Amino acid sequence: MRKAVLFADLDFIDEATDLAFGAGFDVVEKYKLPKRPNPKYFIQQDKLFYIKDRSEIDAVIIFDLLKPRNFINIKKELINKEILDKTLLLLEIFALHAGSKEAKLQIELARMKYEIPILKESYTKAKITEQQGPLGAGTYGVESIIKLYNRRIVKITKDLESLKKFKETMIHTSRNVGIPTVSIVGYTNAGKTTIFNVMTGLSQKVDSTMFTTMSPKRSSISKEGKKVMLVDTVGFIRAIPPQIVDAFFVTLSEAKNSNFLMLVLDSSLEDSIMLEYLRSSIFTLREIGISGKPMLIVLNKIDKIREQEVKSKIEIVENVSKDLYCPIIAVVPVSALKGMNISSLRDEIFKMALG
Ligand SMILES: Nc1nc2c(ncn2[C@@H]2O[C@H](COP(=O)(O)OP(=O)(O)OP(=O)(O)O)[C@@H](O)[C@H]2O)c(=O)[nH]1
Repeated sequence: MRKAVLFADLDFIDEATDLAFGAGFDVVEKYKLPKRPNPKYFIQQDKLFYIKDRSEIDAVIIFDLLKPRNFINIKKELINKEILDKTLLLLEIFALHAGSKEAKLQIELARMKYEIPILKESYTKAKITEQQGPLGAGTYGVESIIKLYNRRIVKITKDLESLKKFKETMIHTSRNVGIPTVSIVGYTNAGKTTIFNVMTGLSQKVDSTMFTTMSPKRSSISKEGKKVMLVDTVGFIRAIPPQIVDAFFVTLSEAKNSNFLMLVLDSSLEDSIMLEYLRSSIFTLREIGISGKPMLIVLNKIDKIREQEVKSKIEIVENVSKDLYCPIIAVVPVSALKGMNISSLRDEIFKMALG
């Protein structure tokens, strides 16, 4: 795993650490973002210079939105390190979950559109340096990369257009063939991947080179000779930057192609927060056009709460969810980490998927 230093606001430090982990980074140090960003580097200058000499650090993740000039200034100091802001980190996560060609293209498009202003800024800087003397960096390299990007953007936009047309015709002809599919959806950190791993017997952690070529976030489980496919989808994420919302929705749209859903909630959250996540999860599903697919709600992390609380949480979730979504097949409490009640969950999945 690549080692990273993370900078985030206090409120977001845990979420950012989980997201970084999901993108294949081991966060070895965490710092609070400064109250007033440094105009040149965004982060604190002394911290940047401290990281500069640390050869074991592969990446710096700044969980906020950087300006092109911040990227360029930081990159100048941290030449051999990867620099990611919130947008680039999320795009990396989407890429790991993108199963369809459309999602892959949307993500590539969003990334290029995001990087072009950075390239343009570095082009302008290179030009200024060139005018100042013979030691200035050449503009040729940057200029040709920008041209390449623009050509690729035109090509991707065209490909996406034809994919859309193709999909429109497919909708009328396609039938659900093969084994039933259950998509695992839910907020980041609810425990989707842990559930996926415990159910499928896989314990894959993110390895980016592997995920770019195939989509191992799907695996089948079997019972009495019958099979069901489980799909671990990209988590719902709070406050997605608007430039990449399309890329997020299309990545999550994978859930649209499945027959059933499993919505995972973290039961150890306070009731009000857990219910807020439940509501906004269902609204997000609606936004991408998912409704009416039979759904199991999984209350995960019950090892962190008392038995009495488990009962009351099941009740609250049952009451609130039935007004928001139909059909909800069952609310199942589990602890994926401790392996609690996993066999009941398996039974419920097969009952839902195979009747
Ligand atoms: N105590 C406890 N912790 C759990 C349980 N399930 C998952 N976790 C922990 O919760 C954290 C998040 O788990 P993940 O499985 O990565 O969650 P996720 O929903 O896939 O998150 P993203 O990949 O970020 O979307 C990890 O630190 C897990 O070890 C559980 O049943 N009990």
